[in-house]
This record gives sequence, C-alpha cells and structure tokens, in this order.
Amino acid sequence: MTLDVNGLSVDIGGRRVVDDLSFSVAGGDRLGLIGESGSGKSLTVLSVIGLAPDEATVTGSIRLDGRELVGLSERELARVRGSQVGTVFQDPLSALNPLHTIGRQIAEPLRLHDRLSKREARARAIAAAREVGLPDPATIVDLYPHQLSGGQRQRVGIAIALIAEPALILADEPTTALDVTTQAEILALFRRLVEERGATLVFVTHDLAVLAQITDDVVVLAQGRAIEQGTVGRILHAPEHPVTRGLVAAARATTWSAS
Ligand SMILES: Nc1ncnc2c1ncn2[C@@H]1O[C@H](COP(=O)(O)OP(=O)(O)OP(=O)(O)O)[C@@H](O)[C@H]1O
Repeated sequence: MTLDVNGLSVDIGGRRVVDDLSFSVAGGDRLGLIGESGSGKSLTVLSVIGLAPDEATVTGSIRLDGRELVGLSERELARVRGSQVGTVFQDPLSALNPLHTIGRQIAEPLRLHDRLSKREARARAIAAAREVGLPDPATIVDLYPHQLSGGQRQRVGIAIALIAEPALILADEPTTALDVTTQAEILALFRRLVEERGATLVFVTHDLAVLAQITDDVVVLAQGRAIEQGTVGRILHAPEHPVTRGLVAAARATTWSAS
C-alpha cells in the first residue's frame, strides 16, 4: 500500500505545528520520521489516520493507494483504520484496556472483519501471541495487562497491530519505554513480521540508532518541517543539516555506550 502525504499542515491554537510536510512511502517500503521532541512526528502520524486531536486543523493531502483521506467522515476513517492500518504506540499499558484479557484484546481487530466464535477468537489470539514470542501463549491470553512486563505488553501491542494483516503499519516510538536489550529484541521481531507481511511501514523515533535497524529511508523533522530526507546510510554518514548532525552524534553516543 502506497502512502502519499502532500503539503500536510496541522494548526493547533493558532500555532502551525506541522508545516507543509510532504513524503511518500511505496508499497512494502519502510520510512522513518525522526526529530527532536516537539518536532511534529506524533501529530503527523495521528493525522494520517484521522486521529489528530479535536482542536487540530489538518490541511493538505493524505492518500492511501490514491484514495484521499483528508475530508473523509469519521465513520469512513474508522473503516480505513480497522481494515488497512495497524498502529503501535509508545506506551502499551495506556493503549491496553486494564479490564479485558490479553486474548480478547489481541483478537479484537478480527471482530471488525470476521464473525468469529469465542473459541476461534481465542485460538487466533493464542497463535498471534506465539508469533510475537510471548511465553506460554495458552496461559497468557487469559491474563490482564498489569500481569505482564513492559516488553511483554509491547509484544501484545504488536500482535494487536498485525493480527488483521494491515497493509500499512504506523509505529510511534514503540520501543522507547523499554530497556536496551528488550528494545533490540522487539525491534528485530517487529522488523521480521513487517517484512514477512510485505507491509508498508512508517516508524517514528527520536533515535537514529533505532531507525538504522528498521527503516530504509528517513525524513528529518524540525519545528514541523522536513529539513532533510535520504537513506538511513546517507543520513548517518553525511548528514547535511545541523539538527541532523545532532541526531547522528546522539545515535553514535548511545551505540558506543551500549557496546
Ligand atoms: N493537543 C495539543 N494541543 C496543543 N499543542 C499540541 C497538542 N499536541 C501536540 N501539540 C504541540 O505540537 C507540537 C508537535 O507535537 P508532537 O507530539 O507531534 O511532537 P513529537 O515530535 O511527536 O514529540 P515527542 O517526541 O516528544 O513525542 C509540540 O509543540 C506540541 O506541544
């Protein structure tokens, strides 16, 4: 699935927080959005799926396989999200419902598509839990979010994002809250699953070292604007903009301290 963003701007309270942003991701490609805190990464991703906050005004064009999303009704957007887009966010605990079992939440996106019996939904949830490397899947599906570790919860988040086989996956800092070892494991898992499905990926992070492990191309944002675009290799080895150079220096520092 191809994503084309053209002249996207987001205004909140009289302030332009995303400013005339354009980028494209071809089907099956992986694009990283990187920038410092407050540069507009999250609002860009939320706008793509019609989930920008109510107080935000979104203008420009966002097309999925040529279909314009800006201006669609909430109902139509919900249908696009449910059938074509999977999302993984930074804090899986707040994304999960504390009162529902893990299994119910993993199978939830399937209920929008298929009429599954409880038994079928449970079997699909167990299979998905196994695929994301959760221990003892047949037991874990009956547990609640607070009974899992942070890394396990993010594996649940990934299972939920992928179970309906979305063609586009949006991930916003999915490993930031995890320790370095767990982060590496989850990134490797995530990359493998995205590749196996041939899904298109947009991955948001402030950490270029993370991006180097998962995407091919990068758009660097500063104050809501795209200041530099290129392959991860080019950005890492020959950053042009001072902000990009700062991100590269920070990535080198983390890589060294981790090794
Ligand atoms: N609901 C909101 N109301 C007002 N301002 C907002 C709102 N959401 C975001 N902003 C502002 O918009 C700008 C971009 O925010 P955004 O969350 O997209 O940045 P980000 O690059 O994702 O940052 P971080 O890495 O910290 O998540 C920031 O200045 C932020 O304060």
